Amino acid sequence: MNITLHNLGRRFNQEWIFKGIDYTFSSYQSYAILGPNGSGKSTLIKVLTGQLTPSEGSLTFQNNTHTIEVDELYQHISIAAPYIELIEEFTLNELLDFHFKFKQFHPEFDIQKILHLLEMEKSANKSLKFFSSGMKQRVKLALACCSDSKVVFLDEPTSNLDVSGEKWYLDLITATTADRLLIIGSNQEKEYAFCDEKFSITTYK
Ligand SMILES: Nc1ncnc2c1ncn2[C@@H]1O[C@H](COP(=O)(O)OP(=O)(O)OP(=O)(O)O)[C@@H](O)[C@H]1O
Repeated sequence: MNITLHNLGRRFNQEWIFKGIDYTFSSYQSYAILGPNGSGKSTLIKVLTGQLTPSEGSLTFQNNTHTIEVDELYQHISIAAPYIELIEEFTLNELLDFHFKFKQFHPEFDIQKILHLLEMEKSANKSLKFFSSGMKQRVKLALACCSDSKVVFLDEPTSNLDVSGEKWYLDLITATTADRLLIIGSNQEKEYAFCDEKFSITTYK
């Protein structure tokens, strides 16, 4: 899928967070959205994923020759971000069952393979509310990357991960995102060093 931004801007009240963005995020490429704390990375990702509307300009989502409307977008994307909460009353098994009622599996995965990938077979019947923050972050990343979506958005992907979790994240990216559009919001190079393109939000202040 290609996502094309036409003179895109977003403000909160009187404050422009970014404006005048003309840019295309192209199929099969990986992009890092870069900028310091508070610069607007998450805001841009929320606009790109239809969680926020633009204040000016527009976006088009093009899958081959087919234009996707913003209300259909959720069928084509997956997201892991600090502001996307897990349903903590569910056990891990229940959460995976629930999630994959709405999403298809990435061709390489099923529930057992995801539990194995997460190294959480023994926690499958434990409620998410009892998971550590690093375990929850792994679950968020696995749900996003192991769904069969054209576009994967990851905002601050290694937050709460330790050094072995960071390596696990990089292995997950290699295993699941080669043939998709990948967009990462980050200000830590270890999270995005492998990306094809770097997009600096401060250019559009
Ligand atoms: N709902 C909102 N209402 C008002 N202002 C907001 C809202 N959401 C974000 N902002 C403001 O927009 C600016 C950009 O915030 P955003 O979270 O997009 O930055 P970020 O680059 O993702 O930051 P970080 O690296 O700290 O996660 C900040 O000044 C923030 O206070």
